[in-house]
Amino acid sequence: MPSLSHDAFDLHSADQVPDSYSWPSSFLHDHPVSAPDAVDSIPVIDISSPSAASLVGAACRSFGVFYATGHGVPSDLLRDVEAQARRLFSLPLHRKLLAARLPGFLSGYGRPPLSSFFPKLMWSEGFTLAGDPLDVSGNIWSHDHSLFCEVMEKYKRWMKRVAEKLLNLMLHSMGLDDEMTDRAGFMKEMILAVDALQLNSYPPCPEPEKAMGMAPHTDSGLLTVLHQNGGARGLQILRGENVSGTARWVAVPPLAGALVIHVGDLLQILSNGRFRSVRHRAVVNAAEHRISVAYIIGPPGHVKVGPIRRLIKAGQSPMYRSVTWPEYLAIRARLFDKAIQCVELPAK
Ligand SMILES: O=C(O)CCC(=O)C(=O)O
Ligand SMILES: [Fe+2]
Repeated sequence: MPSLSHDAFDLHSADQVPDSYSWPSSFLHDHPVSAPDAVDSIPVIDISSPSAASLVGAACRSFGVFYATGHGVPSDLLRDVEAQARRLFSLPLHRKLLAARLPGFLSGYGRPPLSSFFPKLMWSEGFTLAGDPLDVSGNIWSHDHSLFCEVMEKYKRWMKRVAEKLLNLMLHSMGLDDEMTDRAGFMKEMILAVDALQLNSYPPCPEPEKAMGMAPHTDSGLLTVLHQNGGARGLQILRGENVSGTARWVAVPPLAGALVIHVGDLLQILSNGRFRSVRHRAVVNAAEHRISVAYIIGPPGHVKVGPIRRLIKAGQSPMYRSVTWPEYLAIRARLFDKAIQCVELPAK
């Protein structure tokens, strides 16, 4: 996994975009960026409302992304998690490098984990917190880490609760009741779910038209809960990818108090293709330091994820073979955005 070396380029003090960070225009402008309109307006769903399951199901089928309100996460916790992330990213580079991600490890500071799939570097830095936040922050702050750890742990507990609620809504939207989802073994296993926080930082970029904050990708897990800071735009999703001639990037600007939910590849597999994982990217801007906090969740490593049997109609075969998350990540490490095709089964 790539990490920054000690001669790393400091994005925070750059006055131009070096060639290694300069992306071809054909890549940056592969599809038009559409102005939000009725067709592309990302659904905003109150997940505490009685109609949430059907709305969530519709959003996951047609967009692969939606805004969740009514999630119950205290607004001061959302503020605190952003403030603590910002505090960490504001440290000088040599301090952040004390927690540099080591080869073969998930946690730590460095370039986005997907950097290895692209020839150019992205205008972003990140901290991955896969286990105890102290493993990362303790290397940077010998004394001042307790508030950071407290906030990150509290936020992770809230995120797990939100993710479980969302998964339940998603499964119910596909006609599976509590008994069936338990029989599928799935919600029970999710107690042991594997999760991580990915803190992303996009420093202001002197030439944003040349740079890419986070290159297009789908998230590999079941779902991602993303919190983006108040003012700065950056996140875009690709719509109409499977319909020739109409693909376009659609902005997903921050919406006060709302969390952004992404369908991941494993949920596409579990739902037998009813839900589609969403391809997304983050662009940068010249004025603002954008921060986002992504909570990623997937099943425990030993659990095989395959299409839920009830979702396969009589006489049809499953669309995908079963894989564990680690097996799927190994396929992704080889094939990146072709990984999902690799687990597709031929139609009978
Ligand atoms: O910063 C964003 O809005 C996107 C982050 C993202 O896609 C990720 O962490 O996987
Ligand atoms: Fe992502």
